[in-house]
Amino acid sequence: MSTEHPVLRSDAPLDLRLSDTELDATADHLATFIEGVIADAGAEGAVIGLSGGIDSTTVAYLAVEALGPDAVHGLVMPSVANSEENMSDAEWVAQELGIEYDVVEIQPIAETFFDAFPEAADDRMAAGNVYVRTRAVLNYFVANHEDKVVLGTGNRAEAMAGYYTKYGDQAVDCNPIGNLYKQQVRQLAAHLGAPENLVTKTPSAEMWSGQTDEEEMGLGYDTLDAILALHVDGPLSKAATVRTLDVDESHVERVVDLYERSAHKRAMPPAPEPLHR
Ligand SMILES: Nc1ncnc2c1ncn2[C@@H]1O[C@H](COP(=O)(O)OP(=O)(O)OC[C@H]2O[C@@H]([n+]3cccc(C(=O)O)c3)[C@H](O)[C@@H]2O)[C@@H](O)[C@H]1O
Ligand SMILES: Nc1ncnc2c1ncn2[C@@H]1O[C@H](COP(=O)(O)OP(=O)(O)OP(=O)(O)O)[C@@H](O)[C@H]1O
Ligand SMILES: [Mg+2]
Repeated sequence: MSTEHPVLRSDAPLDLRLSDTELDATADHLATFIEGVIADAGAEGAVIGLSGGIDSTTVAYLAVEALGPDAVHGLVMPSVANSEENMSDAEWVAQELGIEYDVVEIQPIAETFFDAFPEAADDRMAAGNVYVRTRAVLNYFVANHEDKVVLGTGNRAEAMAGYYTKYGDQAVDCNPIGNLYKQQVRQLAAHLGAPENLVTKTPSAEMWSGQTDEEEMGLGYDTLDAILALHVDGPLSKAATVRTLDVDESHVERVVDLYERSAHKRAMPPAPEPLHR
């Protein structure tokens, strides 16, 4: 398969695309990783939440490469915030890959939480996080019952920016694409055979209608990827990053702020040092 996918002729400020050889090796490496996690856990397979977005689509393709379709169970879990297009794309992915899947409407479950605290129900962030955490409970319900592991779909850009719900979509057993920047995830998805409409889709958490990742974070993934790669993960100073990428200094500061403010999400919950041993 070719990387000469039209959307991947990147005009990103930093071209992080992998070569065809690197993509082949990456697909093998990530499939081997998934296989290893399942073997180490002594598990029977994997559960994955399917959103119709490119991150879960990529992990689903990798899981089938690693384990075969019979060992993968997809969960499509619509709330009122999900578009019909995304939910039908999620089902399409499961059907295309030949994996077992269920559609579980989470709105009634979430409404039970909202009824318990009606004053919080109109807070779209608090309520959106309820949708996300409800899906985590369902993923683990099925995984426990079927002796499977829960596959995460977080990528490196989300992880470093803290752009996920603590104990929500990050409540998983492993993150196969956790070290790929977003543009590399899109590229790998195309390489694995995902269709263009999924590869190019606008990323959204769909915690409320119309939400988009890039609008909420205040910058595009291509810029986020580039600043992370050069400055936060890499050795370049703020000034050198601004010069190299020809981006506004405020973008670099924004990324550093997202990274620093989300440190608590990448660490164990802190406890005081023991006073007496
Ligand atoms: N320094 C610190 N030490 C310990 N805890 C700290 C803390 N700072 C905040 N906290 C606590 O962290 C909690 C807030 O974190 P959290 O509950 O995660 O909520 P929060 O980070 O406020 O919101 C989640 C963010 O992730 C985005 N998201 C979520 C899910 C999926 C996707 C997607 O891309 O699909 C994106 C969502 O749009 C939103 O921007 C609060 O309890 C807060 O008090
Ligand atoms: N409606 C849903 N049903 C099932 N799983 C979901 C749903 N919404 C979100 N998820 C799970 O939460 C994960 C995090 O969502 P996120 O939006 O970051 O990824 P994505 O939708 O796969 O890709 P993108 O970031 O491009 O939208 C998804 O990959 C998926 O595993
Ligand atoms: Mg999404």
